[in-house]
Amino acid sequence: MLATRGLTWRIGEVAIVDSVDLDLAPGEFLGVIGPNGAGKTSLFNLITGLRRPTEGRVTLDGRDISALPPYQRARLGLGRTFQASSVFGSLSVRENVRLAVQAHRGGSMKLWRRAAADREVAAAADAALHRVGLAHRGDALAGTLAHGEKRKLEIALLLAGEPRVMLLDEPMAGVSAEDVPELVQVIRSLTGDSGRAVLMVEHHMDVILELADRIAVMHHGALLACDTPETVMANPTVQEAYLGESL
Ligand SMILES: Nc1ncnc2c1ncn2[C@@H]1O[C@H](COP(=O)(O)OP(=O)(O)OP(=O)(O)O)[C@@H](O)[C@H]1O
Repeated sequence: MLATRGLTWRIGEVAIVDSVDLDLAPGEFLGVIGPNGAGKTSLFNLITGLRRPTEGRVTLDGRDISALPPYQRARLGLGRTFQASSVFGSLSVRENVRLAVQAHRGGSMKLWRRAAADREVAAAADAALHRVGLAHRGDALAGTLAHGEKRKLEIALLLAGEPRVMLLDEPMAGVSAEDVPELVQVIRSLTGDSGRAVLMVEHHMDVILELADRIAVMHHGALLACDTPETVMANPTVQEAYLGESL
């Protein structure tokens, strides 16, 4: 579904991302881990098009998307969690998701009668809120949400774009320990039988181990290992890379 081949991003002589070959199958959940500064976010930036690789390519369903800007990759089904800045704090949670649905459906909505289009948008937004367990907070101002709820809203905004591949960059960041299990359930439901694939960077190893079908380990920009959680955890090279850091 999604693949990278020889994906490399250099700044001067330093390879921040170094010849990474990754494959993500439909319905698969791939966790990406690695010590601080290993290049995980940079890898995401290359995949979503925020950065252009120095070498190598990214393909989606076999099509080379390396030269496409982020919005075109998003249209093809590649979605990344919105940064907190793209949430309108003074609008309600429901209005935020409606705007995201509208933005995604854009041109095609023009063919609809206004009232029917509004109903369609409202239904899609409510479905996304329901998926992430935020239906009861639809009327709350987005700026008043707790951290865990904000993360759920970001996932709902992403779902509004109907992505086939979702990239989640540290979805547990800032979430309090008691909110983690519920968010894990929401994230688990993103793959399921939909065929949607998820690529997730996360520092919480317990979360990665609970969710991931396979784990990719990055170190100094390169892919150290990519295998089942059991095999990766037993890999001595991986353990060595993490010396001095908690796995
Ligand atoms: N625009 C840039 N200019 C210079 N160096 C950069 C740039 N972006 C990233 N780097 C460097 O590249 C390395 C990898 O950064 P990156 O943020 O991709 O790592 P990471 O694995 O996501 O780290 P963390 O786990 O701390 O978020 C770091 O040493 C970082 O300082």
